[in-house]
Amino acid sequence: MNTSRSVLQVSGLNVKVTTDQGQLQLLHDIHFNLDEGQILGLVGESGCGKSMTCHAILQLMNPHTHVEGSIQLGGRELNGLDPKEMRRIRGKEIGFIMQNPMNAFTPVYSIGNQFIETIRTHTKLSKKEAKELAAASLSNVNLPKPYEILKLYPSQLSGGMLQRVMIAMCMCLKPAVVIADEPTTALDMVNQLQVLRELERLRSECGTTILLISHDLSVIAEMADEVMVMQHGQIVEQANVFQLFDQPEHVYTQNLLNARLQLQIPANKQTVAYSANF
Ligand SMILES: Nc1ncnc2c1ncn2[C@@H]1O[C@H](COP(=O)(O)OP(=O)(O)OP(=O)(O)O)[C@@H](O)[C@H]1O
Repeated sequence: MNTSRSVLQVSGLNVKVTTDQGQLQLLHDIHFNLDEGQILGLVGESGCGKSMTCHAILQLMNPHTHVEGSIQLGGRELNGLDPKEMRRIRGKEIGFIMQNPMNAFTPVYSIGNQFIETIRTHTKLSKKEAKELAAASLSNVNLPKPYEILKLYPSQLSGGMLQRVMIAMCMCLKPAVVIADEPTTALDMVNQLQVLRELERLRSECGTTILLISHDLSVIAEMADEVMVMQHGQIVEQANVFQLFDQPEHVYTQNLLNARLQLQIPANKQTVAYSANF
């Protein structure tokens, strides 16, 4: 018996943008379902519409963009929801880890100020409790001296550190759904592993559902239960991770998998599979 509970349902999602040259359709009839505790991977070449899909779910579109279709979170329709309501949902019910951490912070406020405000917007914690939660969350993503970090401004942290602060902010509110758009791209190997472990922990301990976008097929193979492949704004294949990697059906998926380079290491003649960015 299948007991999994559906958390997010996207159906008939079309995104159109009005440009000087007329109307452009960027997403075509996207359908998918995210169950509680599931990690769904989204892959596809640069510009195919992965980030656009995330922005449509989060209702973070510019005014020239038109979103059609249904995006239901726990049975509640998000498409066209009042912006004030949507602000309540973003962060608390749907966490977002974006590609460029610089865009997630206001340069004129300290990390602590922004972290504590975010926590207090969505919880009833006191300032002191929120600060303690913020510091504990920073330690969880391997950032040393968390109380010192809270005093710093975004420009005083490296891109990788800011990325981890953003992940800590997202995780501490334990949202039902996390949308992670290239969450490890800016990080070195050690921190990549740490972040992936944190995402896995969030899923196993809190039952969080994760939509994971990554260029790195090895990250998708490691983390995802199911994978969607996108090309030119359309989902061309969706399958269980084992099936997709072992028996890709669509020619585009086959090409993506074949694009992984086989690197010969001359010293010991060992072949290492290497996931190329596509
Ligand atoms: N406001 C806009 N007006 C017109 N076209 C846009 C707009 N925003 C995005 N696009 C186009 O939509 C397409 C999808 O972009 P999107 O950022 O979703 O791609 P992506 O798959 O996330 O790529 P990447 O992996 O490089 O982040 C691209 O061709 C992009 O140029």
